[in-house]
Amino acid sequence: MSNLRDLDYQEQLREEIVTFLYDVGAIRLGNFTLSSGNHSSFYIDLRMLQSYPLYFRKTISLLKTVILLGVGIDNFDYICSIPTSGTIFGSSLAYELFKPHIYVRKDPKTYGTQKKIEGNLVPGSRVLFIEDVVTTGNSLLSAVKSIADCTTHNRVVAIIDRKQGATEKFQEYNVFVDSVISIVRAIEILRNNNRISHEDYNTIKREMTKI
Ligand SMILES: O=P(O)(O)OC[C@H]1O[C@H](OP(=O)(O)OP(=O)(O)O)[C@H](O)[C@@H]1O
Ligand SMILES: O=C(O)c1cc(=O)[nH]c(=O)[nH]1
Repeated sequence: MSNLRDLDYQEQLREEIVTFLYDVGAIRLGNFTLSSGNHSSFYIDLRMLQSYPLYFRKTISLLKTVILLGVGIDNFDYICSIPTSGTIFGSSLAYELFKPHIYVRKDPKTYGTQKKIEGNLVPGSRVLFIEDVVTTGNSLLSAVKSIADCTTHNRVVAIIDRKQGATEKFQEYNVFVDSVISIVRAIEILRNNNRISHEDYNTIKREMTKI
């Protein structure tokens, strides 16, 4: 927490996390089908971070910084994770920040409680959504809509926004999307550290407006 306003330290963390993700195969180049059905030449698998405590903690630390400085601890009542990957990060953040946690299932449970919203959400609450990767923003939007009737002044913090249209989509719903690592910066880091070629760098950059 002593490094909260130290931008150089945060940039160093970003660089460490991004190169680490590439080195363990959590950022990959290839042919991938995305959750939206779209195709992509790269994939960011942040679920891998749960298996690496040091880098998981570095990521949580960056998320905390963005939340404390960009959102403000008193400006939200709940943390809501987007399953399943978002819950890895959202539940840890809620614990660290001493905030109540909920998550919104993609589909309601078909047995037991048959719930879609897990946890106890008090109507009228201000919710901070935590997502790992935002691409089209559809997964997030579905969760935002599911609890729209009982929430107000919602915010989103993602780890990586792939910059493929989600920010614009959320403006319409008056929801502001922040991210901890910009995809533009991530590919710059990978290029500067000789992880990807200039050609791959350009291919990824072109995708940001293509999908
Ligand atoms: O912005 P979008 O176009 O919706 O794509 C991003 C979503 O896709 C991934 O989830 P996925 O559907 O793979 O599910 P998972 O978290 O259960 O792995 C990711 O964790 C986001 O939730
Ligand atoms: O759009 C997706 O489904 C997606 C893209 C990505 O890079 N990483 C991920 O977990 N999901």
